[in-house]
Parts: sequence; structure tokens; C-alpha cells
Amino acid sequence: MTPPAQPVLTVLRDRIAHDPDRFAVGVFNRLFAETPFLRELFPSEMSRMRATFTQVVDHVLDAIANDDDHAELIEFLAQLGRDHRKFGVIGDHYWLMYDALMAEFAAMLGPGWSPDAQEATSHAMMLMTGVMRGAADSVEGPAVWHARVVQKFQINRERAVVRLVPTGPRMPYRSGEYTEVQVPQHPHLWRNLSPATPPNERGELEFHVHAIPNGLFSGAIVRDTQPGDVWRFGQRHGTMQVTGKRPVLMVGGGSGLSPLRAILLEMAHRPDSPPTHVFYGTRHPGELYELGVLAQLASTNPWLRVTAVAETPDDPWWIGDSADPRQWGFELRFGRVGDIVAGYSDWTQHEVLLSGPAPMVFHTQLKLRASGVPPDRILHDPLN
Ligand SMILES: NC(=O)C1=CN([C@@H]2O[C@H](COP(=O)(O)OP(=O)(O)OC[C@H]3O[C@@H](n4cnc5c(N)ncnc54)[C@H](O)[C@@H]3O)[C@@H](O)[C@H]2O)C=CC1
Repeated sequence: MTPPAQPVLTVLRDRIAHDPDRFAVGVFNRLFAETPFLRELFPSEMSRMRATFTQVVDHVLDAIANDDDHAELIEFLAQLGRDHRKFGVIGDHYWLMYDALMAEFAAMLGPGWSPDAQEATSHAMMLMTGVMRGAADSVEGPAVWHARVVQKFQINRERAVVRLVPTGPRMPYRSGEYTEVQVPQHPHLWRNLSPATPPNERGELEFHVHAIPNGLFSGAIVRDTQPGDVWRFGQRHGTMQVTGKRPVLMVGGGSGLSPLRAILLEMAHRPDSPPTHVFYGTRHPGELYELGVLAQLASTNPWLRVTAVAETPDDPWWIGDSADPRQWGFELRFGRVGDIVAGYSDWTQHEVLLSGPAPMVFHTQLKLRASGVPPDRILHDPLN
């Protein structure tokens, strides 16, 4: 990067920060004016998307201006490019976006749009759109996979289990990963879910979903999903896995148990699975419905130990007459799962997998780190 580049990119960041949404609206208006059919690739309500877009552009300008080593930036952009395949974005669209960005920056700088400014900005935007395009082009296989809902059962008012079979090629994934999912009730919304079963030959999938308060996506699944619905799946991500080199501690909160459940089911097929202690936490005892499956697993896999944790001892009215979770023979503790786990034993020699609501993962992680578990031995999905 030539010396004059840094001030220009910093100026652009300042101008964007002055009114981020105006910048994004400007870029997208230019893009859609030039190529109207691209509007269909985006949701009707774009404010959240525009906010993310501005953050990405700001991050690119910042990283190029301030870091000599762009390895992290390039990996970030490459992942973004791979992720964008599911929206139907193809190579030519990146050139159109490059043109829209450059035109908006030119308008933004006005008389300050000198040849040097143009060159530095072009370099940054070429890197951004070029890396995304190149990464997307180099991915093999389809951009999206499809599967049809064949069964849905409601656990209670707020929780459902959904089973699907593929309508074409089966989606590849590893137990413990999460995948991007789109449901027909919200054709422009992509959210992450973790399959609750390991991959199998027939490509069958199972998901456990809790309708979180104000959750458009999870609410639509629990309320409106029906057999026959076709779901779409994009990229898969995640680092949670068991190495087999250490004993394992797993902490699953509510439907966040899903990826751990998939890993446990896979471990049950191995002859050498390490000793594993699972803490399964919910808000109420009547929500611990997965204890039945865990009991079956534990009965034939002596390496598995399970502790159930409910935040409160009582069930609210809407849970109804659920069976006493103690019937499965596991100990039942009351309190926040993070507090119970951290006070239960010494976990400093374990590898730890955490999955559940972000505040639970955050809280449990803090407690375990405070008790001496090395941070690099605690794995979880991103918290946002
Ligand atoms: N469905 C899926 O495939 C997956 C879902 N998740 C995440 O799991 C969450 C759904 O879990 P729910 O069933 O709603 O969980 P939940 O509300 O039933 O809570 C589960 C556990 O988290 C603890 N907890 C909740 N809030 C806490 C806080 N502020 N501090 C400390 N502990 C807290 C509770 O005490 C309980 O033990 C969602 O946020 C989802 O993103 C994560 C991975 C996969």
C-alpha cells in the first residue's frame, strides 16, 4: 500500500461513520438502478442487512489501512464469498457491486476524489469484491441443498422436533457443526441450526428448535412448519468436536444440546470414546425431554455420565403434565447450569464443549475459566 492510501481510507471510514445507513442506501440504490433484477435477491426489509454491509466495508477499509498482514482479512472475505452463494450471488454481481461502491465513494469525496484517492479506494474494493468472488467460484458442489420436512412433533408450546429427508444430493456435514437454514415461511431469512443427529447415508436430518421470545425464525418453525415444507441449507460451520485425547465435559442448554447430541450419537458407534460427562440444562424440569435419549445412550455406553439441571424446581402451567425427569435415573440439580458445572468437579484436565443460549455459554465459560480450565480447551459456536 502506497503511503497516501492510508489517509484516504481513513477519511472514507470517517465519512461512512457520520451516517452509515445513508452510505449503504446510496450503494444499494446505485446497484439496483443499474441492475433492477438484483433487488429480488434481497429481503424487502433491508435495514439489518445494510447495517452488516456497512460494518463489512468499514472493517475492510480499517484492515487495509492499518494491518500489513492481510491474511485474516482475506480469510474473512473468502468465507463471506462462500456464504453469499446461497443468496444466488454470482461472479458478475461482484463487478456490479464494485462499480456501485466506487460511484458512491466518488460522490462522497466530491472534489477530494483525486487520482490517488481513486487508486487507493479501487485497490481496497478490488480486494474485497475479488476475494469474495474468487472464493465463491472455487467452492465445489451446490450453493444450497434442499430437504423436505417429513415429520414434526411438538414437545410443548415452545419446542418442536423437525425431521427432513433430502430432495436431491444430501447435505454434507460433520457432527457438531451448524448449518445455515432457510424455511419457506421466511424466504429471505437465513439462520443457523445444528443437526441433532450425525450424518447418515440417506441424508436424513433432525433439528430441535425452541421458539425464543420475539424469534421470527424459531417461532415460525415451532408454530407453522408442516410436513411437505422444503427447507434450504447453505454453508456449514463450527469447530466443536471430540479429539479422544482427554476426558470430555459437555454442557448443553435447551435446544443447544443438538450438536452435542449428534456428537454423542456418533461416539456411541466408536469403541474408544473417552469418559464424557454431559450437563443438560433447561429453565424448567419439564423441558428436559432429551433425558430419555441420553438414558438409552448411557445404558449401553459406560463412558457416558449425565447430570440434569433445571433453573427452577417448578414447571409453568403451559408445560402441562410432563413426567418427572428423575424417572430416567439421572441426578437432577437446580440452578444455573454454569454454576452447577463449575462447582461440581475439577475440569482442568477435560476438553469442554459448550452449546446453548449465548448468555449461558458466556456465563459457563467464565465460570470454568475462573476455576482454571485453559481457554483454548473450551470450544463453542460463535456467540452472535
Ligand atoms: N437449535 C439448535 O440447533 C441450536 C440452538 N442453540 C442456541 O440455543 C438457544 C436455545 O436454547 P433454549 O432452549 O432457549 O435454552 P433455555 O432457555 O431452555 O436455557 C437453557 C439453559 O441456559 C441457561 N441460561 C439461560 N439464560 C442464562 C443466562 N442469562 N445466564 C446463564 N445461564 C442461562 C438456563 O439456566 C438453562 O440451563 C438459542 O439461543 C440457540 O441459538 C445453539 C446451538 C444449536
